[in-house]
Amino acid sequence: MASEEWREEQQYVDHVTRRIHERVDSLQTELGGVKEEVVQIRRNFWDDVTVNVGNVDDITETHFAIRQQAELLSERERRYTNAHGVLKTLTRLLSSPFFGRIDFVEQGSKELERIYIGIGSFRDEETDEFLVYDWRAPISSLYYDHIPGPVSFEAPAGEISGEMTGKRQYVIRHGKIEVMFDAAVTIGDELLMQALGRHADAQMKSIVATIQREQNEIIRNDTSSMLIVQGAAGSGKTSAALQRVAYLLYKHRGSLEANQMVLFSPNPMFNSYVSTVLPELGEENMQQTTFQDYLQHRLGRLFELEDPFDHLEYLLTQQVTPQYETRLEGIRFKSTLAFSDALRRYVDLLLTDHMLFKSVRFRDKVVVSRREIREHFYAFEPSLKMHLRMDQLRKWVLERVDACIEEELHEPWVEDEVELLDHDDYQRAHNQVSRMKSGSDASFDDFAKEREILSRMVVNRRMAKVKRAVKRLAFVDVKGIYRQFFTDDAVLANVFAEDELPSCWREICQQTIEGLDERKLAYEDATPFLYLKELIQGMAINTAVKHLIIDEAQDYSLLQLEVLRRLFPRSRMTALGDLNQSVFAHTAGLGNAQGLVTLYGEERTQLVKLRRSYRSTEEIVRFTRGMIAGGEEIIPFERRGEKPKVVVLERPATHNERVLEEVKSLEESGYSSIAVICKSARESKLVYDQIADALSASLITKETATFVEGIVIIPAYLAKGVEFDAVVIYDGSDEAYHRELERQLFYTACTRAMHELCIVVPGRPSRFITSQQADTYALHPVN
Ligand SMILES: Nc1ncnc2c1ncn2[C@@H]1O[C@H](COP(=O)(O)OP(=O)(O)OP(=O)(O)O)[C@@H](O)[C@H]1O
Repeated sequence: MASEEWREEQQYVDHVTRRIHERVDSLQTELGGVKEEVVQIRRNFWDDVTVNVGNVDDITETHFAIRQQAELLSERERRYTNAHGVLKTLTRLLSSPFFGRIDFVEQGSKELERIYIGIGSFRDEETDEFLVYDWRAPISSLYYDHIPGPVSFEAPAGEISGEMTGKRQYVIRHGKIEVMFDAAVTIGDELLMQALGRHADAQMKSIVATIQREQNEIIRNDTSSMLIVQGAAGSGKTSAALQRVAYLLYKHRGSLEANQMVLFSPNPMFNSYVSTVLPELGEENMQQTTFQDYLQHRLGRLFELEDPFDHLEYLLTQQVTPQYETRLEGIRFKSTLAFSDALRRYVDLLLTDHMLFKSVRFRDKVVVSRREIREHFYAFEPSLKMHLRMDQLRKWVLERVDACIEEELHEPWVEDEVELLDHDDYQRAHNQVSRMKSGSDASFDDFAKEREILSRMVVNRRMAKVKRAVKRLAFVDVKGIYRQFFTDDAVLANVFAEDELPSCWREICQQTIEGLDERKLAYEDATPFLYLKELIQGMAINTAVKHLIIDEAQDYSLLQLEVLRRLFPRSRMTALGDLNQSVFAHTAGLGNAQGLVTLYGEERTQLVKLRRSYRSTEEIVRFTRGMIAGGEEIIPFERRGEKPKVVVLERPATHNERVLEEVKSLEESGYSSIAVICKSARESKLVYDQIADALSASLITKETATFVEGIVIIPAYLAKGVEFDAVVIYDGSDEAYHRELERQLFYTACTRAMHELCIVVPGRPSRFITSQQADTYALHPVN
């Protein structure tokens, strides 16, 4: 590019940074002033308020004075927080004020506008001109979506058309332009090439400067209640989702806050991996959780819950026996719509029969027996819905508990416990009696009254737990009801059509019951159980959350997505997934397009597909896409590298040595983030014990909370969603990966590599390697 132009652009950068500096200085002064004011108001809060509680007027006046003072304080605090946020963005802009520019002439105007685009807006207060536009501003979409020529974009006031006469991209560091070029395509491949050629990091990076057009569609979609993104491995689903959160926070600022958005991620380590993207963009982080956390929160007190990782570990490491086959069939069946429909029919059936309750007990006494509760339940008007019955039942049982409190007051055990109360309790009772006397002229025996108050104190305290349990409807025997679903033939005949049941249904029932009787809940039972529980007892809903982002959505069944939809009824959902990375393709909700649409309805659902894969080199993508059906649709990004290496060992005894050698050679090539990916946690631990010392590697387990840099040994299912410079597959033999459910796991493991992939094979290579064209990898037989 002509040096004159370069100089001109650098001058603009200097101009903008100078202005930003000035603004930062004045903001800092202002901030100091506001901070001082806040401190003063807090310190003098009570001095500036005249507290007077002499009569009603005084109290009202005092109340208003306090309120006024509190409002003043919170206004200053708000100002401080806002200014602080602006300061943070400006500080970020200082080093790199913008990354893109478009030249735009609006239709009907002759004036050419230069629109510079950065991670935040910056306006010159003197001229009132925007020196930099936020990447999320309506006009900035031109940068991502169009090439120079006639263009239009959606502004709040309607569509604006015009001509884009130029488009430029920059890399600016520490206020100096390092790279600059005019881009003819949507986002120049050069910049993307630079971004993708970098080394892996312990934290995910924002892609703001190189967002691709199809990703922009996801980011700016603000019309669908359910946005489903199906994308190839490394196509930028997670990246786009995080940018989308930042976009929505910007577009709806004032009405949407970061804590009203929740990210459901595959594991806690992933949470830490993505946690810096939003702050990097100047936004607060959203809430992050896992589905398992939610299950634990809801069901943890009832059962010992199997988590999805132990669940996978079982499936990947157990011998294939008839019992194993039954479990697999159970997992499949329990995630079908036929199964959840049957649960709903079951709840309808419960309105007329089969309901189970537990007696409410206090000490060794039955307060309300389960027979009585049952009779009361079935005495309701038959048309009364389940949740209304539950409301009334709760009220009735609570009345019975209250009546029991009255009866207990005079029991000898109460007397004994009153003796053990402490001084404060006696004092409280005494004060209460004094107040009663001063407010009326009633005369009563102080001592007897005090004893009554103290007795009530004792019984109420002991009864509080019972009351809490009644309030949460703990007297409904949901466990028994779920168990009955698998034991009662009369129920079975009512809820399933004959041909719906799998042939090994009896065995599935047997397995389920055995688990339940040991107070264990298998992962495949957790969501159906929760669903049933909520159909009966009502749902603990959250209306504050407005957006759910479900990452790795291929690992959710339709029922899990349905539970989330019900749990957050005011929320929209963005589900991101890749069916090819699902360990149970047959349970994945994403695989059931028809079912998915029923969640929010067709009009409110949109499906976007991402076919281009950015993470890995062209060679790795060409190799990995051969492992899966429909892989030819995946388009690699043209970043070249070495062909994946398949090292076949004739003498398996040298296995660990070879793995060590491969990792060391990758290290010598300059890669710092290297993963040895194993099939299971069990294998990872074994490998760790054998080779970690020689590599100073870390072991990643399901408990690992933060993404670790350097060399890691990790089970494939925990590597979901993350990436490494180089990957060594510990054992790529056919023995390790041959079943269909292992195909996706193998594919997931191999697609974690950005620059290099090496598969070590003791024995015969996995059929998922040999089934593809041999020219996509380099074979290294070692004897
Ligand atoms: N537009 C882009 N500009 C720069 N880098 C990008 C872009 N899109 C994706 N990437 C990079 O590609 C890699 C993969 O992205 P990401 O993890 O978001 O993909 P994904 O679809 O969620 O992957 P997977 O399903 O395999 O976990 C990341 O390193 C990301 O930074």
